[in-house]
Amino acid sequence: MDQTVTDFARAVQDILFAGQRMDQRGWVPATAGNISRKLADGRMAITRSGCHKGFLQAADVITVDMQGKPHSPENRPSAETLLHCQIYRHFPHVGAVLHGHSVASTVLSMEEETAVLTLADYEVLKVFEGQTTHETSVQVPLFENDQDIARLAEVVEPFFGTGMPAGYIIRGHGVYVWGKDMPTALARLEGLEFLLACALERRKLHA
Ligand SMILES: CSC[C@@H](O)[C@@H](O)C(=O)COP(=O)(O)O
Ligand SMILES: [Zn+2]
Repeated sequence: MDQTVTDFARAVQDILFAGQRMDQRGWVPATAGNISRKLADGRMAITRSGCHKGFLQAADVITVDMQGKPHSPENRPSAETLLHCQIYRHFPHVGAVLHGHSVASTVLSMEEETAVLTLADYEVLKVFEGQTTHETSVQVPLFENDQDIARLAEVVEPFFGTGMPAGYIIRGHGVYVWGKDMPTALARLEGLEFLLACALERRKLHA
């Protein structure tokens, strides 16, 4: 079978699986979230806008170029496609990008007054790139929400130079994480969501 067709078929499977997993964990309520996977030919497969990520069908996954332009003009990709393009542009080794709207990321990012969430001393920090011990801290940048995604991307842009090992959070909205492939991106999301849930519990205990 044609390589491009096989690669796209695998990407569709990856995206459907990720959507179901994120839905099971309560990270993509209603039609929230978006999911993409880089294709071997340099384009990306991404979720169509407005689909429930737990009930994705193969037809809900479409292809766009790295500027976010759909292969077929009648296909409307995720409203947040430009944020995926930006991550692939900055990190050539990245093969999958995930965006979810968990309770913990939404609440903590609205409550935190500084521009970062600091996660420190947790064993699970080791799920992030370059982390080998719990005796460390990881800073997750927080950005103001904006319905103008091109403008939001401009605000996020300078932070890519800082590495951002765990991804970033848009306030009152949700997280963006990525990985070299879909299993790695899912493991990072699971790790980050676990840490955010711990941080939220600790804030409640100490309130
Ligand atoms: C349920 S509203 C969520 C949307 O506004 C958006 O933030 C989102 O994550 C999904 O948008 P989509 O265009 O389906 O990729
Ligand atoms: Zn969103």
